[in-house]
Amino acid sequence: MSYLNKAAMRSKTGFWPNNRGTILGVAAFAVIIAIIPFTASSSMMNIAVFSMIFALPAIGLSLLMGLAGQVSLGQAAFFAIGAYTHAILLQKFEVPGPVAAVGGVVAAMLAALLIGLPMLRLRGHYLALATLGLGFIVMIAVREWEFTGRTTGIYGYGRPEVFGIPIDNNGLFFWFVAPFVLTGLVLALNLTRSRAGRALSAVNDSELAAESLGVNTYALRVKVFTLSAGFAGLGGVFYAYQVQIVSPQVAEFHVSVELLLMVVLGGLGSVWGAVAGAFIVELLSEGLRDLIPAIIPGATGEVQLIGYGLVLILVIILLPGGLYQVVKSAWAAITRRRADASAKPSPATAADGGSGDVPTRAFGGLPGESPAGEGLDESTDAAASDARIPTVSTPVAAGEPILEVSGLTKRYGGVVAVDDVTLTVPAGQIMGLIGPNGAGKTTCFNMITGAIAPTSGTVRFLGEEIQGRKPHVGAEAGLTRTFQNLQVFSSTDVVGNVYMGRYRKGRAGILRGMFGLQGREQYAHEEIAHDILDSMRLGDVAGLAAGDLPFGRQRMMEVCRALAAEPALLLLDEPMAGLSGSERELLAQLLRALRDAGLTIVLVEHDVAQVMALADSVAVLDDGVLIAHGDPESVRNDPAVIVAYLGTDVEEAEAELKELEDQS
Ligand SMILES: Nc1ncnc2c1ncn2[C@@H]1O[C@H](COP(=O)(O)OP(=O)(O)OP(=O)(O)O)[C@@H](O)[C@H]1O
Repeated sequence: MSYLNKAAMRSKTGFWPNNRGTILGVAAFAVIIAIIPFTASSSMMNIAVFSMIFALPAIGLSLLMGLAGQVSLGQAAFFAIGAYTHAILLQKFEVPGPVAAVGGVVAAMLAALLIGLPMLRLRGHYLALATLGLGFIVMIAVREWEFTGRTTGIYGYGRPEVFGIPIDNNGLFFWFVAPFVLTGLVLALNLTRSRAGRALSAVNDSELAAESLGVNTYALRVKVFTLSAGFAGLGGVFYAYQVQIVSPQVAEFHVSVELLLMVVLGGLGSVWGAVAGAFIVELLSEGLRDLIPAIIPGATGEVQLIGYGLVLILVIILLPGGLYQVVKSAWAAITRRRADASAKPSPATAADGGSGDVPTRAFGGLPGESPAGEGLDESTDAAASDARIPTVSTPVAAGEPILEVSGLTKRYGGVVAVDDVTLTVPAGQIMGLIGPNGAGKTTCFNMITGAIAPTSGTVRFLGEEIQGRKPHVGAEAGLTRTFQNLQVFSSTDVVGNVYMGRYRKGRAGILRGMFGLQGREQYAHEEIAHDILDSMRLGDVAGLAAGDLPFGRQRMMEVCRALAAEPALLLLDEPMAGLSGSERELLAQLLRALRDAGLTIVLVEHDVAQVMALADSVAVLDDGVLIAHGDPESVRNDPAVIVAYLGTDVEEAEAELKELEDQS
């Protein structure tokens, strides 16, 4: 089933996570927190306090790495900025504790924002290296700067007080930190399920597809990077209070490694895992502190890093999904066993041949087929007429230009993939874009949608020039596409994919997501996603992992995802490839119905017969050059097309055309 708990979505909006299991988990964690100070020894209490402190930056890092897929090796830098700012505000400026704490968090977030703006344009390993460099810069800066106390650091500020009670022992300090960790946990959990969180996961799966649905990936990454630094800064604030001296040690590389280990050990992408990882790594750290000098006499400090390194390597090799994966697999095994037990046929159903009620959705039930089965049953009536047609937007009157491409050219070194193409697409029509392999069709799509920048030429969508701009710009305005090479969001289910198509119609941002104030909006979008899947007979597979669908159905799902965006212009790149006969027919009917509803469609397709039957006009590319453009009949009989597209022998080509015509 979908990871959105639909029933909960209906009834719940607000701060608390909208999933019963999560609420129970948070409640259990709160009970454990309440009990620990009564039961733990003093050394365990010390470990517990540091675990809570480090759980905060670990949660932040888990959002950044697991959700946004950004590797950071410099989380300690923001932890240190939070700790130093807090200590300096308390000691040098004598501001009240809460103000100093807010100052620490804000300073960490501001630093992340300033650094993230240029740095988050980097990808993959480059970002990891840049954050590593940032960690070293902060460490050296605080060590060399008089203001930060050089190697001695900042000390001599007081302990926190709550209602006049000094928080001066580990038990009290543990309870002092706990509400912040619990709140941070709930906010982070809410975020992972929110519109923004799901967009981040989608970016992780396919940045191109997410951008093409209107996700501004760069802005979202900057926001999560800043948020992640806020968590680190808050951890730094508590660290400064607990340790009572902030020295350059706090910014050292091993702190970033520890945080990384917490997140990887707990399981990338799991906020719970990050919290569990914090406790385990703190225990491990204590263990290594005793173990390493026993193995290597006289070894201290840096040598401990070897232990962390070894554990990190072992986890990555043996347990790449971390603890989260272990728990998830164990839980799946338990629920499967339970389901198997309850699915055993009762004597009554066994006696009548086991023909119990098989629930089917209005459109989807495919008799005798597994939900993910290959294609539609050929015998099933392909008529889509009783399906609800997805809503389309019609910003310009039918026949008016919606897309104007002028002098569009793309060169790759000596290869001219697209050569000076000028085209106008009128609203409310289907235009076929055909041509032999390598003619430049996909390159054209990529330039129109912003996936690649043209070498020269302009692309006007709804009168606005969009060439060279990121895909989300066109997508926000109503230009959506599908891909020749499928771009599936494999971390979610089928309805989760189509839900992402609704991104441009949603409004909730990161803050609303964190505070759980978007449940209704999210639920409404998911309902629409279900309707669209039903209309394409994918209702039965809505809850399956998208990556488990057969190829043809993944392609249909991509079309559903694009339609969910309620586009004004839909660019379909070989949507029929890999579809069964009845799926093709269903898709063709849907496209006609959408066109009749006012949607403009540009269709790249190798199935020429389908294009000729569907399109109002056809453009033909050959070797990057637009060689013909007109109504299907004139294009079909254009000698240049016959020669270029179907072969050099005109008579043979005409015979093939005739055959295609008969087929259509
Ligand atoms: N990144 C690239 N670098 C170099 N050449 C490229 C690149 N992308 C495309 N090309 C070349 O540009 C030309 C057009 O490719 P494109 O994929 O747009 O054609 P197409 O009409 O979509 O082909 P097909 O129908 O086979 O998908 C081809 O010669 C291709 O090799």
